Amino acid sequence: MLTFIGLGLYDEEDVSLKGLKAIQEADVIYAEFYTSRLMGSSIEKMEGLYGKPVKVLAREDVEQHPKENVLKDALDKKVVFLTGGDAMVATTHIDLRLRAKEMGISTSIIHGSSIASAVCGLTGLQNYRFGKSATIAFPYKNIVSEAPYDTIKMNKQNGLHTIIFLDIDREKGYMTVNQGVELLLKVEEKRMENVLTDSLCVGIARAGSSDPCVKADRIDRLKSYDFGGPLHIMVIPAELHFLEEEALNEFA
Ligand SMILES: C[S@@+](CC[C@H](N)C(=O)[O-])C[C@H]1O[C@@H](n2cnc3c(N)ncnc32)[C@H](O)[C@@H]1O
Repeated sequence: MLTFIGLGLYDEEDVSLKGLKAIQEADVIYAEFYTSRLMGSSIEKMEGLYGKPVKVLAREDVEQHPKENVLKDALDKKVVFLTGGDAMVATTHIDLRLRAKEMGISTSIIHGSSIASAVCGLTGLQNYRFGKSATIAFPYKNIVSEAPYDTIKMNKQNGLHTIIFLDIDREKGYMTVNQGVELLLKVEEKRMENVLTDSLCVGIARAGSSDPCVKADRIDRLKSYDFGGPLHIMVIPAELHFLEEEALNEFA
């Protein structure tokens, strides 16, 4: 049996009571922290709360060799698979669930609070006004991806906001809003399509902690704004509804 459990946004206490109970009753606990991280916690703190060891998996363990770990154990044991946020939001873990189903393993999901909904709460931007999301990755061999820029352009044309996830990399660390803005403006400079000129941008840091930072301003001004520690995320809003405008004025 395999249960996907979302751990929520910031520390080990963000998991639901249902999630905690399932973890404590599990035979084996796996976790991955390459899609998201609980910045206010550590493996030691989690193990302290659960009273059991946690096996942390790398991306390749989950995506390429799950039959050697999670799926093998789930054939005859109670296995939980832990992920930051909600296990199925902006991850590819549905693939693992499908593979489990194929092997006759029963699966379920215990949901966690997600950055996708926290962004709406913290900014006042309405969830039904978001279009396709984008991810800004660290440049590979100095090549800056233009895909997020195209997504923002398409969403703006349709009057939709764009949520932009920022890369987490084993070597380069956690991308900041400042780095994300800089990369987007590089694409704007090259393409000269005025998608971002004078555009509003909202940066959010440490959602779920006791000191989240939410700042809205013209995109070029956010290049040097100090958001503090990770994780960071950003939104390029489309034209605002008056309530959204009021919320951003009051809270960002
Ligand atoms: C690929 S998404 C995974 C989302 C996760 N499954 C969830 O439901 O929250 C991870 C990205 O979302 C953003 N993020 C996640 N948690 C965050 C937090 N607490 N505060 C700010 N940004 C966060 C970061 O940009 C991070 O790289």
